Amino acid sequence: MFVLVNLKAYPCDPVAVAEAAQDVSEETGVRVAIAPQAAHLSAVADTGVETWAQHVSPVEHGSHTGSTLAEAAADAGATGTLINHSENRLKLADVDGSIDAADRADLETIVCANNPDQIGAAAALGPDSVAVEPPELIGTGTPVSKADPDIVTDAVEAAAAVDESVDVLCGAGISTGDDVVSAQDLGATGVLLASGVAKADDPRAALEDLVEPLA
Ligand SMILES: O=C[C@H](O)COP(=O)(O)O
Repeated sequence: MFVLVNLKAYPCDPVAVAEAAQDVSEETGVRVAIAPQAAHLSAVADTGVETWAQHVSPVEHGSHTGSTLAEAAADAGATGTLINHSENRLKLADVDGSIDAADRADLETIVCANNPDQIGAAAALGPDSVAVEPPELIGTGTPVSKADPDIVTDAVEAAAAVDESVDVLCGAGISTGDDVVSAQDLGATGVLLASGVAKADDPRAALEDLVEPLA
């Protein structure tokens, strides 16, 4: 299982969380990555943890003020990027363009989607992975893998019907090792989470609990 922790714009210490994630990953052998703010990519990557961008723009080098250039994210140490997160929705053409931009910069891609129908559409655009996240469960602490298990199994089916090579993660409300195991049992190959770690009093302990059943 792949555990991807999105720090969103939460007021946590990105380097401290990254160091904890790197330690936990090394100690357990579980793949753990951190997606910080773009301005924190270098500092997070310097810890040695696998580092992801939260977004890349569908642009090349040029006159694109305010964009997040995929090549710049890669230069800063990112090896992958989220695209079309529920909190940063893109037009279909821009999802496609962001995947192209990430591919040019050699970034692994996860395209987020709300439901299985959108997962099928996202898989058709050729990302490495997709992540299904019901928006109403994001940040609630109620795990999608328990609250709405059908959405995960249907998403796995929808992606496989389009392209069996596209992995499926699930997210929203995931915060414990039990939640991760439930996601795995439903066919997900990873989890995308945020508040369970970024808002935890002790992010290291939260990460240890998340991966403990996988170690
Ligand atoms: O990117 C992460 C997801 O939006 C899930 O957020 P959450 O773990 O706070 O529910």
